[in-house]
Amino acid sequence: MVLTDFNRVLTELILYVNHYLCCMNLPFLKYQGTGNDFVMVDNRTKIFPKKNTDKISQICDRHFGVGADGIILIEEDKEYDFKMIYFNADGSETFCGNGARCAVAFAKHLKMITDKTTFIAVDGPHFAEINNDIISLQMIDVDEIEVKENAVFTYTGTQHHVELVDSLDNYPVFENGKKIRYSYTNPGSNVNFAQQINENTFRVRTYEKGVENETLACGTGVTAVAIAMHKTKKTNSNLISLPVEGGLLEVSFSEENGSYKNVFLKGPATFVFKGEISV
Ligand SMILES: N[C@H](CCC[C@H](N)C(=O)O)C(=O)O
Repeated sequence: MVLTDFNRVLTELILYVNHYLCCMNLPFLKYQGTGNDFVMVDNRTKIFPKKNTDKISQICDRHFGVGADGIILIEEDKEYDFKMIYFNADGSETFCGNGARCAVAFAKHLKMITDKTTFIAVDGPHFAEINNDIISLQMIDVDEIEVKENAVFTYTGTQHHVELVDSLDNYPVFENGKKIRYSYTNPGSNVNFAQQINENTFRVRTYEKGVENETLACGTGVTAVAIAMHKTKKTNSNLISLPVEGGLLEVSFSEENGSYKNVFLKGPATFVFKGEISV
């Protein structure tokens, strides 16, 4: 009898140590920005396994994991208020506009900032401001805009293909988006389909590389659409409304000799729930 109890306690102890050594439980918060959704991790202790793309994909899986378009890590930085690292659901690293807006809200939750901040991301420094849960995020200046026959290609922190369509109702975003996405040489491009609603309003649906599906919103994508529509003179306005499947985004900018500066992406960033992931 004593031996059996001893074995049981020993087995439980081995299981506990094994679990602690081989995987940790990491707290996360889930945020969404107009339906683009993210697992947010306070990684100031640097324990998140950044190189483990299988783990990133598993966390983002909508059946076997938490479910998200991407993962965002917040880390300390010597020069800026914080550093934001973004991974798509497939583990590829890039910049994310809606994710950056959620990162600003998360950094305020962590008491790392108040209502104004300058942080660093993979595409450089970004200024941002919080106003009643609406985040205005300064994007990088956009100078290189390639106007093709039926599309525009540009870079707003990541690659974007933009094309105007007559109607987005029942539009085959996945099928057509995937084809165009892979028509670009590695790393490919996100694909934005836009429908002009009025002088300064464009509805947008986006196929995102790295998620490899349509997302409910794409911040760098609507920024690319706003700039592309101004560049091709579909609008003369420098304040554009962009209704997306997950809500409403706004992009403003100043343009001088074909160069776009003071580019701001504005919209909500909302906390959804908190939990733990094993890493
Ligand atoms: N999937 C994109 C990154 C996220 C873009 C989007 N979620 C945004 O809000 O900017 C890429 O691989 O370039």
